[in-house]
Amino acid sequence: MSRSRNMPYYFNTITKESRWDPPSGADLSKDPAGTDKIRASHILVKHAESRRPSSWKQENITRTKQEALEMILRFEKDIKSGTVSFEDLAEVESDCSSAKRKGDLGYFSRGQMQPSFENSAFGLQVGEISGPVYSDSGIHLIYRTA
Ligand SMILES: O=C(N[C@H](Cc1nc2ccccc2[nH]1)C(=O)O)c1cc2ccccc2s1
Repeated sequence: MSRSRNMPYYFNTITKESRWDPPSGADLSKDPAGTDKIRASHILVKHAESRRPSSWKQENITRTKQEALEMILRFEKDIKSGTVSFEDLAEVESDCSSAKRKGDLGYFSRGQMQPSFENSAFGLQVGEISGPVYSDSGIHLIYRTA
């Protein structure tokens, strides 16, 4: 998936050539590099081993991965029990800049997000909330919205 043009492209791993049009014999019945999109929001809790242990909330994030998991599990319980809305918690607690959009990541296709996040998000039904999902960024709760 080309991020700049948000378009799938085809890369020949042998010749290293890349092209926009599908090579002859490509099976177009499948979804080429995931042009089917979903929409999701998430709450991210970063920790000291995160790829970028910094966020709008905290310049230097030092909590442990275990502490981050305990936070995510508490958030999951509070949301699934109806104590708080996903959006309100994302806006206050998420270590992702999408917190400013109540956690909304917009629409995305396969090939755009980190694999563990993508696989979990695409595995959710619309309206469903994941359990803890680990990525290089930290630990997520994902809410599929479309
Ligand atoms: O990668 C982002 N933010 C990173 C944290 C992060 N890592 C992620 C990994 C998968 C999905 C969302 C993720 N957000 C940061 O702020 O350090 C994104 C922020 C936004 C904001 C709006 C829409 C999409 C995105 S993706």
